[in-house]
Amino acid sequence: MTDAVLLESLTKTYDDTVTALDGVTASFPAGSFTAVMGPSGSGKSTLLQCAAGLDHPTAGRVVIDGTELTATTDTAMTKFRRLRVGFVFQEYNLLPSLTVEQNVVLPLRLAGRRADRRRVGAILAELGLADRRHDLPGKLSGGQRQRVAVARALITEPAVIFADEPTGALDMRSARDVLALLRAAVHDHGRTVVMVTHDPVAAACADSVVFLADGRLAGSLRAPTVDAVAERLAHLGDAARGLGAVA
Ligand SMILES: Nc1ncnc2c1ncn2[C@@H]1O[C@H](COP(=O)(O)OP(=O)(O)OP(=O)(O)O)[C@@H](O)[C@H]1O
Repeated sequence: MTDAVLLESLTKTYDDTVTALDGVTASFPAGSFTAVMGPSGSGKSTLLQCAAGLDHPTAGRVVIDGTELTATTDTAMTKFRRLRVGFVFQEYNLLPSLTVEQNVVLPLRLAGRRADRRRVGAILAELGLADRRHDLPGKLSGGQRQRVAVARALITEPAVIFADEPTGALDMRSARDVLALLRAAVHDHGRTVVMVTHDPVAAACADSVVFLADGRLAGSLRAPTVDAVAERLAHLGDAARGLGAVA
């Protein structure tokens, strides 16, 4: 299996005082679904931002689909990101004045590509949005908005989709729908998903979980179950509070 994302000795410090990431080396194979978990402040969002090229690491390398993001200019990185990287954020980040369909095809437009109408139609249908394509996001529920965000992340057939708490603002049923879509993106369409989450139920939908503590890798779990994830997290929380060793 090739790596869709490779992080090498990734370090990020803020103001020379806060070390948000401390030499993280990790790889995410193509066609895998990985959850990133850890106590609050452990560096999860920073990891995602640096891996996705939305922020610059202080040191280390980020390689996505064979391209070293950390070795390119900002302009080249933005171009690469538009077509090869998809994003799903907790707060959807849809443009309120664009319709569902316009939001979904936006990454293609920004990259100067034409949208294939059949493909757009197929994605909207697969995500249960066919009859909402002309609606503005304001008319949609949270779950529907997040499905639009997933469709937008999938439209360019990116090498990797980064999701930061994609179910954090959703009720249980909508969260389950969105997680099923992310799983389908991986297992039916061969995409790679890296998802930050606080929720052991969401993490158990992934193929594996990597844990962060104090900006460092603190273990991983394959074929995670909700109980195993919750137990590992509890230990990390204890360790972060100085109550015991990391399991
Ligand atoms: N822009 C910033 N300036 C200074 N410090 C920052 C900045 N962004 C993050 N940090 C610090 O870096 C560390 C890691 O933050 P990060 O947001 O990556 O953690 P997290 O695991 O995603 O936390 P949470 O689960 O609470 O969202 C924290 O100590 C945070 O205070």
